[in-house]
Amino acid sequence: MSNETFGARLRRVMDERGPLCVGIDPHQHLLDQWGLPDTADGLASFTYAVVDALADRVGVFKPQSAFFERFGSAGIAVLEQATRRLRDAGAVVIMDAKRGDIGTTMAGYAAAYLAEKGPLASDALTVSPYLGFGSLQPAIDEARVSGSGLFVLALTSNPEGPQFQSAVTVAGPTVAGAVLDGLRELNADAEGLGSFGAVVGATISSTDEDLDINGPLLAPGLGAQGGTAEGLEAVFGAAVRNVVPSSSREILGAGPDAAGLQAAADRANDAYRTVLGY
Ligand SMILES: O=C(O)c1cc(=O)[nH]c(=O)n1[C@@H]1O[C@H](COP(=O)(O)O)[C@@H](O)[C@H]1O
Repeated sequence: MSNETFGARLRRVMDERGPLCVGIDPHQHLLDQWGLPDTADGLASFTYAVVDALADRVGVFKPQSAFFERFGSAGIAVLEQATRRLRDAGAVVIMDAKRGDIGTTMAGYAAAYLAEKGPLASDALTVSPYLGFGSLQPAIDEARVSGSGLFVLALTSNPEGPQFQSAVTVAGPTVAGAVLDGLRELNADAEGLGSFGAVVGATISSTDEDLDINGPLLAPGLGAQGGTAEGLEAVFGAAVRNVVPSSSREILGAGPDAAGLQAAADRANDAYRTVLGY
């Protein structure tokens, strides 16, 4: 078992390197833009260029599994190696695979992504609560054992999200509210930042939900989807200090030169530092 919880590790790294989370989303159009072939070799060149340029400069990374799965086992091998290299460089890796299934199957995902010796061992995993918050229990249990964390979808950045997330549950709160309640309970005994986070899109403009969950709030949707650093305070209010601002295409579009990637990451980190009160 790791001595440092995910929440503590995340807070430390964000304090040391800035709050920016760089999403590694190797879209086909970005491979084209970088002059790389749309193959597993192109994927590897793209991904390792990002790792080489930013692994010891940026605190948090969020590889998007979908763009690696696209190339089958060769793509997953790149994802494995990139995750290992980022963590070896002291960065925190949030694996964006948005897993969610019945409890016993969830245990399989937890073994793959959260267990200390799992093949894709990451600091945290994005998960989907739509089979019921309780279905996540095996992942919660594994996270507590291995010192890793979870980010549970709550108020996502896409326009279709509210169709389900704003619906009212039998017990009273909205679906998003029930997710946030569940996370608040999981983080209740945490000293400092808890390890169980919510995904709240930077694009949602504002919310009546209580975002004070004593845990991290992953905020994708910045840059390419229209969210801005200046808009974060309106969305997150008093919880803004716990925001992990995540941006993928906006940063990756500044490649392939290492200097371009580094300048884009530094610029974003400076903007988020100011807004989030670092
Ligand atoms: O869980 C996520 O990271 C996520 C949740 C959400 O509500 N919206 C969202 O865009 N994401 C992910 O964040 C990334 C956004 O990428 P960019 O729009 O290029 O910055 C993608 O990998 C999405 O899958």
